[in-house]
Amino acid sequence: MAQTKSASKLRQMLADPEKTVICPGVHDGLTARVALNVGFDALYMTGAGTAASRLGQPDLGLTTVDDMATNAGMIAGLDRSVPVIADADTGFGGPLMVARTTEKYILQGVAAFHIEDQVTTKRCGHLGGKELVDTPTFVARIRAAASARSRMESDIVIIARTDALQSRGYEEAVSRLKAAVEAGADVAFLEGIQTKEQMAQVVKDMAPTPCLLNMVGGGVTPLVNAREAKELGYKIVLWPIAGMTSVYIAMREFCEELKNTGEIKNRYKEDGKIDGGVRDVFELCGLSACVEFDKEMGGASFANGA
Ligand SMILES: C[C@](O)(C(=O)O)[C@H](CC(=O)O)C(=O)O
Repeated sequence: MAQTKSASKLRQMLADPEKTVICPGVHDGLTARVALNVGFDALYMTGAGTAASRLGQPDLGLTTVDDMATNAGMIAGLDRSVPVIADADTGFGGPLMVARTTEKYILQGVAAFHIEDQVTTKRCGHLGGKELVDTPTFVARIRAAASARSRMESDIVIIARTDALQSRGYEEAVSRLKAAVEAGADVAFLEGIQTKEQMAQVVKDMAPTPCLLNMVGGGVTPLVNAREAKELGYKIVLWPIAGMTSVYIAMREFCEELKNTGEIKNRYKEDGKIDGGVRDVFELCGLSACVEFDKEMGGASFANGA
């Protein structure tokens, strides 16, 4: 199965002692195409970015399982050779619902997903006032995900995320992660790490379970580069929202220039062409490959060019 291939590929990377998988956050087809074009071992589908781009809403648990799974599947389908790690928030309900979520993510060809211990009306891990479910409820979510995985004969990677650090402290957060691993999680994700000491400690405390590091610009976690993350022993590093904020900044610049001057002069070259023009974007999204495919299949849609 295609979904099994991408999960096994990610598993191989996790097993490689030399490797730390650096994942840019992507939230739609275009941002995914850019990241694929630059070339990464894996991509991360951000829930915050999915909420912002698909719903125009903040990361407050407003996306449904279908918003998230469909987005993840579309992204995973762009290049099946590059594993996609996807946000699955709280799993969207009790054990039955978490099992359905897991099945949907598996069917969408996602390589890995994370499930957390916030209440269903969750919020971004870097906001204040997060509320948690108790440990047995969190463990039941992970157990349900692991059970659905074996029922589906899948090897999708289950990442347990705890948001307990903010309100319960480090010890409880680590004990929640350990209980989640016991219930079938493959990777540990301590959300909202506040110091470099905690960053180093959790890798040691969770060993041999691989750990994931979440680099949120403007969040509560100190930012480290790929080399430092690797030296600390992290196996996966997410940069979830840098893509979304890049789009935000570029879009705002364009809108402000158009509003203020009535044109977008900055982008035009002398010959009237534009950097990042429409054809470049179509090409990024596979224009030539589409034309070629049509021709090879005996179609004539582009016989007169495109
Ligand atoms: C990783 C995360 O779950 C995401 O949705 O990308 C978010 C990122 C964010 O909202 O800053 C999180 O860390 O909660």
